[in-house]
Amino acid sequence: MPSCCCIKNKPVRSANSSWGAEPPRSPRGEPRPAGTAAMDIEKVNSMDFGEFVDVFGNVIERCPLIAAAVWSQRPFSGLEDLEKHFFAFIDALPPSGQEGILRCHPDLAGRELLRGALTAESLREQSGAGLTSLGAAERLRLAELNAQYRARFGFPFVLAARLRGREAVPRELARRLQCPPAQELRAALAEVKKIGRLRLADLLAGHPAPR
Ligand SMILES: NC(=O)N[C@H]1NC(=O)NC1=O
Repeated sequence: MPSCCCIKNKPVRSANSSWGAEPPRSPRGEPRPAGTAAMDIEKVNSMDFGEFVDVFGNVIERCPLIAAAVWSQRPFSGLEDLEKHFFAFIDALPPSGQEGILRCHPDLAGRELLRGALTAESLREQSGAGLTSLGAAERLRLAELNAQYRARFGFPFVLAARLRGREAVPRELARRLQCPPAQELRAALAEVKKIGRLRLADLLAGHPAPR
């Protein structure tokens, strides 16, 4: 894992620890990530560098460097503007950097899940998709497909699990295994952006997470 942009299991900032009995809900009614509170764009624009990276450092999985670069672009006019800066950073990277971002992602239903080493966001997405409760045969099938995919493309298979679900994961994996490498890099980066869009929408109040 490259050390320039990756963090291991970064704890989510505890911006609001007084939830009471019920955790806050996202615009789609899902619980917000543990330890985070919704905020508006004025609050985002008022953040100093450290706070911004703490809060947005895992919008792109284990790549806080991207949030660090995006902070310089403030003020942001809203969620879409903020998102645009995260995505522009990814698009401006050479393929080696884009592949590096993909390599910062844990496998779906992989070793890091079993070891309890996922980030809070990834765990929530994988468990929401039912990937934490697979039977042994399903887990084995996914492990085989993940290994084949990694051997073919040199980076892990990435899919926005929250938008799919457990049945779709092996199906999509088997399908994308057949794609040409350049097409597959584009497809994988599109999934990274979907994951980032959902994570950003969770963090900002009043913005329904797009599907
Ligand atoms: N491998 C992979 O797609 N991992 C990511 N997908 C997702 O929804 N959360 C993740 O961590």
